[in-house]
Amino acid sequence: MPSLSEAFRGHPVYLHHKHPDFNSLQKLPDSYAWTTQPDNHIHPNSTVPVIDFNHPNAPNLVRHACRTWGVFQLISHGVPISLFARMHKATLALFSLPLHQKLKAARSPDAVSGYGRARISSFFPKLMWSECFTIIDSPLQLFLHLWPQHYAIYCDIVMEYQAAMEKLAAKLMCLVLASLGISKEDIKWAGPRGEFDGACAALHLNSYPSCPDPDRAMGLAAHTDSTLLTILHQNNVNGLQVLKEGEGWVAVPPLPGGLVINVGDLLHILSNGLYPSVVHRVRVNRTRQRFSVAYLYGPPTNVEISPHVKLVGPTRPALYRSVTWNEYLGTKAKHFNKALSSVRLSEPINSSFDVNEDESNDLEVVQLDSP
Ligand SMILES: C=C1C[C@]23C[C@@]1(O)CC[C@H]2[C@@]12CCC[C@@](C)(C(=O)O1)[C@H]2[C@@H]3C(=O)O
Ligand SMILES: O=C(O)CCC(=O)C(=O)O
Ligand SMILES: [Fe+2]
Repeated sequence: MPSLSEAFRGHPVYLHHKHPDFNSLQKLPDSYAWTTQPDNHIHPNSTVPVIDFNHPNAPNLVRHACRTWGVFQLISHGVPISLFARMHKATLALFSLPLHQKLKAARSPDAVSGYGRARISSFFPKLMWSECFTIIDSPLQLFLHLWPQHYAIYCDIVMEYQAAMEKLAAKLMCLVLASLGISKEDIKWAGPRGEFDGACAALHLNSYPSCPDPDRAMGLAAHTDSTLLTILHQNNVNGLQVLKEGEGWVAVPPLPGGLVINVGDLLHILSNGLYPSVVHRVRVNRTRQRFSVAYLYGPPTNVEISPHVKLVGPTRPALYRSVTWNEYLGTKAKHFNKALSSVRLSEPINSSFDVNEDESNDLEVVQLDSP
């Protein structure tokens, strides 16, 4: 099976601009000044659903959240707060390194892992006020460049975090599938106990330094993730916003110990459009540095993802062709926000896929095994 690190071999992304030392910039350079944004308005009264993992009605709550929002905040997920605190310490240590040190682990144009800008940068005329660090599998090789003496302590933290996310992602997959009326037995790569052993993931650390002119800057431009699910931990600084159909941008405030769960493009495809992948972006602020840790979770790279048979029928044709994660990442690298429509087969026959339709339809929510 090809590894995720091979996804961009045929699709290099060249980010021409020299990476800046954000802390030394007192004024927003023109290359970072986004022209007036018509959508700076934040919907004040709208709130992303918060779901308790142990709620007896969790599958229905997840179904409603995924259909109407494509995102929810998860609490009572079992990951200890102390692990988030240690991961935060490692993230802070990493981004606080001098620029020349971080550049020793710079991501090359056709690689996935390493330090740099978000890949989507190349699709925008202006630069984003952020830096990021992507880790696939082991952090060891990268961390050896960053901390030749102290790499081991940071490796241990990151590996513990990856293991916790892998476990949580498998449990979440069972919950999300159940919410679609699909059981783990319906998904070949789920494994006998729903452990989703062959799943692939990338850990993406983001830093959004404080910014001298936040209203004209953009931390991370609007995008969807190409994943099945993304599990995001944010520090206690606001900035994440999601686009809600009919309402506009809605802030996703950090919840202590909470995790933001995004529907990604592959779940959009698997659910035959029932769960739309969420468009999100990050704004920056004048005084506080924001950090986030995203666990981008997908299937084994060579597994074909297509609309699930249980969600396809005479009145619900398959809306997307099948695609592997590797192929889709390549498509995204080329077409960015047109990637999903580039694998689309047809328009819905009627409105049964409209995310705003009411909740009554013929899908049964599968009962979850008790944990
Ligand atoms: C597996 C991956 C998904 C991702 C590209 C990547 O190789 C690692 C970084 C991920 C990320 C995070 C920020 C937004 C995004 C669109 C990007 O440019 O890099 C996503 C990519 C994705 O989900 O397509
Ligand atoms: O920083 C955030 O809150 C969002 C990060 C994000 O969207 C990503 O890493 O894909
Ligand atoms: Fe994202």
